[in-house]
Amino acid sequence: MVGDFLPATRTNRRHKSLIGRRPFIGTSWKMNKTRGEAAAFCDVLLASPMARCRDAQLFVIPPFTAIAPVADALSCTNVIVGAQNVHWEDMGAWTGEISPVQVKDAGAVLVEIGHSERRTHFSESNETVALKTAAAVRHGLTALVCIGDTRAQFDAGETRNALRRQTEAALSKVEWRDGADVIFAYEPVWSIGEGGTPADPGFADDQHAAVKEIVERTIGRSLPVLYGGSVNPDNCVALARRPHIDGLFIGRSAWEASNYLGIVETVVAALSDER
Ligand SMILES: O=C(COP(=O)(O)O)[C@@H](O)CO
Repeated sequence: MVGDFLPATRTNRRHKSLIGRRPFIGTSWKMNKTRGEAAAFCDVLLASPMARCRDAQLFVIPPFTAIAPVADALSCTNVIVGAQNVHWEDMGAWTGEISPVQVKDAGAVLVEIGHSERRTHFSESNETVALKTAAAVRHGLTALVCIGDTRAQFDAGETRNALRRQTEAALSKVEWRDGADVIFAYEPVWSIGEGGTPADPGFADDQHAAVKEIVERTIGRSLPVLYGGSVNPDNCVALARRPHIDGLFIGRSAWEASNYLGIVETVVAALSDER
């Protein structure tokens, strides 16, 4: 049995629902970091008490090559590990793709679906996002579905319509049984990456409230909505404090482990002051 040779952490770690945890503070490394660089990031996390912190749900989404070593390294912490994409089929002739079975086997408990870079560069559509979200849920993975308006949609006042279409589509094929976990991330396309403009926290909060309403109307229950796009040490608290923002999904500002921990500490301290 292959499973007999896997570290206990990967075979034994049961995935509990993440819904209801708040704030989420996570990072995707996108197409960055070798396994050595990933290990160095984990070493810094492991040395910090924040890695075991229960006041926030931390997550890290490495490239596929580093999922297994990162999941193993962080298995003794409260940091969960995800994958940046997944196919909707369990296996088969899909060269270059990766299945929910495979990411789960590697130690991922969460999977990012429909990031704007995948929608833009790899023709990810609302239909494929729906198939992937349903597949992730079917396999007991938490689906982290990214939705967002383009600059043209924002300028045309079409943000709400774009978010409604993407949200309804993502939920359309999910079988809602106990433990089905879907989280959304509102990531304005105009806000992501170099040259992106961070969304005004009040504007972002309004979009989150609207997405939550759509979710409630569509499936009769609420789901968390995180914010992503040019989150940095200066705006993290203002965003995280907003009532409808359930967490932060960070790119560039969290790729250095010490910077990531800095944001986590700042947000956790600010939110605990409010309690
Ligand atoms: O793309 C994201 C945000 O990237 P930034 O570099 O923070 O703009 C989000 O999905 C996290 O990867």
